Amino acid sequence: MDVQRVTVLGSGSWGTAFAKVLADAGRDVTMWARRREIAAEIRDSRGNTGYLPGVRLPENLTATEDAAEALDGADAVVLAVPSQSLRENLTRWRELLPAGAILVSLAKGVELGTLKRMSEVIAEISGAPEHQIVVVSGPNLAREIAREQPGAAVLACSDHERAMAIQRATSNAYFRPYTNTDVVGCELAGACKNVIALSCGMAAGMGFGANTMATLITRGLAEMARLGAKLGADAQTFAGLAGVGDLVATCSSPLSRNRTFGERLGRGETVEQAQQAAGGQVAEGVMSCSSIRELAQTTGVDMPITDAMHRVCHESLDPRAAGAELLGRQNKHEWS
Ligand SMILES: NC(=O)c1ccc[n+]([C@@H]2O[C@H](COP(=O)([O-])OP(=O)(O)OC[C@H]3O[C@@H](n4cnc5c(N)ncnc54)[C@H](O)[C@@H]3O)[C@@H](O)[C@H]2O)c1
Ligand SMILES: O=P(O)(O)OC[C@H](O)CO
Repeated sequence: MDVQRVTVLGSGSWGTAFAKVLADAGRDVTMWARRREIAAEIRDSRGNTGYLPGVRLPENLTATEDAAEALDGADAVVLAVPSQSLRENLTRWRELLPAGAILVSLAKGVELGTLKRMSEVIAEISGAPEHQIVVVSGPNLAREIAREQPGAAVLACSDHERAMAIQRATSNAYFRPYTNTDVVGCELAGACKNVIALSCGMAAGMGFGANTMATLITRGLAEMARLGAKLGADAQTFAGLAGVGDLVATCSSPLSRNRTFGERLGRGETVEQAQQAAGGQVAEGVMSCSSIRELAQTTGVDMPITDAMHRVCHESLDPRAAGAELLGRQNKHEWS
């Protein structure tokens, strides 16, 4: 199975950085951009300054605002739009998807309302079988990868051949992708860690230090892993790149949009102010805290940090009151 021609649908931070990873691995890449001027900048000036300032894009990467043109003849199609917009976007693209193309999901979220993981949304809308869908997860802050800082990722697919095809298409001097067959675990970990990063940012915004961060990261991991166990994920995934790896990167980096969003709330800004400051870029945890909380409630899993983040973001709970509530919960055994 050879993947040479790849289409990336979405030209935001990660879509652009991932397109560069593919191009630097020798693939011919065409990006689709919603805005004509971004497609023109990528094509003509080799940059996407709004999302990745200072990054020069390789010559074997081009862009268009025409989805049909972008998708023509693709061996693999990378879906690089925010989770809550994936259904709507994919519905417009589905007739254009080349038959048999591997569908690669970059989004980290759980859909509001349906509570579906992104690969489930992709399968439903595209009609593609699950073994044709590869999920990308791991500690992948777009700006670091675009600057060619060394990093790794997980490519999860029930079909090992397809995961390996995408592995070959993304391996380069600075990016090391691993395969994994635990699609459920990788997707849940990727979505949940954004919510925990919100909480870490919030703690930082309130002036708390390393002990508080480590506590939120560790107890966040515990609640993510509980949800994963309930939904059939492999426990090992949470100890890997998609779990603790992504959690540590996102919770500790000022480049994370989720952590930054939380930090603003912790400093006393409103959700609307934090949203405005994000300048149109999406902090997925703000919506996913609600869908993950509902998923936890419907499956009977205790996720107190996620619950607190939902109430801060959507029910006007004060971050300090949220912290006090988390500390005031009934004492228990670490692993109960
Ligand atoms: N940025 C990162 O470091 C990073 C790393 C790993 C995973 N991810 C995940 O990848 C997904 C995409 O992230 P990103 O960083 O490229 O996002 P982004 O906000 O930087 O870009 C989103 C892209 O989707 C397009 N788009 C299409 N429909 C949209 C809509 N309705 N609303 C908003 N944008 C729309 C935008 O035009 C833009 O090109 C997210 O789920 C994110 O969690 C991001
Ligand atoms: O900037 P964030 O918070 O969306 O996080 C980016 C990536 O998911 C990190 O792996």
